Amino acid sequence: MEKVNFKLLNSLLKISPASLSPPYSAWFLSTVISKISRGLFHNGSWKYTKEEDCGSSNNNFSGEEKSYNFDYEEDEFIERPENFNYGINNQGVQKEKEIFNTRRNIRKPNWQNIKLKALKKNVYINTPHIENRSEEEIENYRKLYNLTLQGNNIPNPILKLSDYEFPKEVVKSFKNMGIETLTPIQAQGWPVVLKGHDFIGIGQTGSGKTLGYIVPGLVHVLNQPPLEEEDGPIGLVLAPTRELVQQIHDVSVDMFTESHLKIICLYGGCGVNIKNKQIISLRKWPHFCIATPSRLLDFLEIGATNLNRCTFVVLDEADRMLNMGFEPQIRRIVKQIRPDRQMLMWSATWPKQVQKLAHNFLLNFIQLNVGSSELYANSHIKQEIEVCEPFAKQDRFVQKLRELKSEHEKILVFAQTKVQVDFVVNLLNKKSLFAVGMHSDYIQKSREYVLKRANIPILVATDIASRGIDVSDITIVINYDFPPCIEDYVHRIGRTGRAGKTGTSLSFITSDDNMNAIKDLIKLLEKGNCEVSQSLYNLSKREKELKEMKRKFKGFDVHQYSRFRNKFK
Ligand SMILES: Nc1ncnc2c1ncn2[C@@H]1O[C@H](COP(=O)(O)OP(=O)(O)OP(=O)(O)O)[C@@H](O)[C@H]1O
Repeated sequence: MEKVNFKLLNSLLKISPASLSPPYSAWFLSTVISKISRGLFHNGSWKYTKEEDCGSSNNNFSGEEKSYNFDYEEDEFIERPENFNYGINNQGVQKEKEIFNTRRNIRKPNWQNIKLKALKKNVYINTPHIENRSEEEIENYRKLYNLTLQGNNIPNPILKLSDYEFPKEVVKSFKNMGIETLTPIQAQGWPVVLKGHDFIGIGQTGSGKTLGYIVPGLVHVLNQPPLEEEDGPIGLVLAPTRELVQQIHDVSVDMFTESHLKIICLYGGCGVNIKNKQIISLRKWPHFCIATPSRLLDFLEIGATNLNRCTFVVLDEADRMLNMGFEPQIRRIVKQIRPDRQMLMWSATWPKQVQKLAHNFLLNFIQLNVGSSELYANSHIKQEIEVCEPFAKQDRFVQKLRELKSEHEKILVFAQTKVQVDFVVNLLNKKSLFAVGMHSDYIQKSREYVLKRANIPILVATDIASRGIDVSDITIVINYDFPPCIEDYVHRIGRTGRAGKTGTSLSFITSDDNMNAIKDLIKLLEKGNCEVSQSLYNLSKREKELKEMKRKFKGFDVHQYSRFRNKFK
C-alpha cells in the first residue's frame, strides 16, 4: 500500500511562487523528485499509515490505515468515511460536508434544568484612594484622553498601578513584563470589567486592549471556585485569526505564569498531530482558553470540551467577529455559555452595522470609547496617499519601495487577494527587492515564521495580518491595494505606530479602487486634520460625476460619452 506524507503534500500543493526563489527552489525540486519516485501523484483516494506520517504512535489510529480528506474550512485533513466516492467535479466533497454537518450538532443546554456552579462576577476591591478621588481630577483625566462613557454605575479610573490592590500574582507579572503605567483604555476599562459589567471597549490600534481584558480575566478566574472534573475553561477569548490567537496566548502566558493557572490556545490549520495535542490540553482542565471560533466549535461538537463553567467571555476584534461570516459561529458558541456570564467586546473600529447586533449578546453594558466615538486612525501614524493611474501603480510602487527600504528596517505591504500577494512578491523579487508573502494558503508554520521570527525586510500580506498583530519593529505600512472598507484601512495602518511609537503609512490609490472607501478615507483624513491632496479630491469628484452620468444616460455607453464630452469641453 502506498504511503503519503500529508504534511509535505500539503506544502507542495500550497507552494507559493515566493518559495521558488533561490534559497527554496533546490529544496522544492528535490522534494518533488523524491515524491514522484515514491508514487505520490496517483489517482483515487489518499491513504497513509498514521504512525509514519503523524510522527506519533500515541494517537488513536496508530498502525491502522484510514482515508483522509482536506477540509477547506478547517484548512487541514479530516477523516473521511470508508467507501467515500469523490464523484465528478468534487460532488463528493459536498456530500462529505453533509455527512459531517449532521454528525456535528450541538444543542442549546436547558439552563433552567442545570445546577450551575457559584459565580463571583464582581471582583473589584474598593480602594479608598480610588473612591476618594475628586470628581474634578477624574473629569480632567477623562477629558485629557478623550474618554467617552455610556452606561450606569461607572467606576472611577485607576490612574496608577499602585492605586489598586491587584492580587500578588498579577503584581509579580506586571514586574516581570515591565509594566509600570496603564494606558487610558486599561485605566478606565479595568475597574469596569472587574466590577462584573458587560463591556464594549473601543480604542485605537496599539493602545493596549489585549491586557485590557487579560488582566481582569485573570483576576476573575482567581476569584472563582476551583475547576472540577469534566469542567471546561472559565475564561474564553475568541479572535478571528490563528496568528492573533497565538499572539494573545503569548501575552496571556506571560501574565498567567505567576498564578500557575493553565491557559491553552486552539486554532486550525495545523495538522492532525497538533489537533490531538489541543484535545489533550483541553482534558487537562485549562482555566483560560484562547480560540478561533471554528476550531472551538469543532471541539464542542466532538465533545472534547464544554462551556458549562465559562463565565468570562471576550470577543477580540469584535466588529470582525460579528461580521464576515463569523456571526453564526459566535451565536452557536454563545448558546453553549450560561446566561449569567460576563461578556466583553474590544476593537479599534465599531461600525454601525455591527453595533445593534452586538447589543443582542450583552446585558446592561458599559461602553468606553477612547479618542472619539467616530471612526478615526491612530494619531501617531503619518498617513501618506499617492494617487496614480492604474497602469502606473506597479512602477511607482517599486520606485517608492526602493526609496523607503533604506529608511525602514521592516516594511509591511498589504495586497487585497492571495493572487495579488503572490504577484507582488514575484514582482519585488524580480526587481531584487527581497520580499516574502503571507496569506491563508501558506502552511501555518511559515505564516508564524515570517510574521514573528524571520528577519524579513519586506512582508507582503493579505488582511490576515491586518488585525491585532503586534510586531514592534514595523515602521511603515504600505497599501499596494486600497482596502474596500475604511475599517480595514484603519486596522492595516495600525500595524505601525503602536504603544505610543510613531509610524508611517503609504497608500496607492487608483480609479480602480472602491470609491465609497475613498470617500470615507477623505472624511477620515479631514477629521484627523491630515492634508488631503487635490488629486484625491479630483479622483473622488470624477467618479461622482461619472456615476451621475451613468444614472442620467442609463443604457448609453458612459465611457464613450465621457470621452466625447472631454473632447468637446
Ligand atoms: N500598560 C502598558 N505598559 C506598557 N506597554 C503596554 C501596556 N499595555 C500594552 N502595552 C504594549 O502595547 C503594545 C500594543 O498592545 P496591544 O497589542 O494590546 O494593542 P491593541 O490595542 O490590542 O491593538 P490592535 O487594535 O491593533 O489589536 C504591545 O506591545 C503591548 O505589550
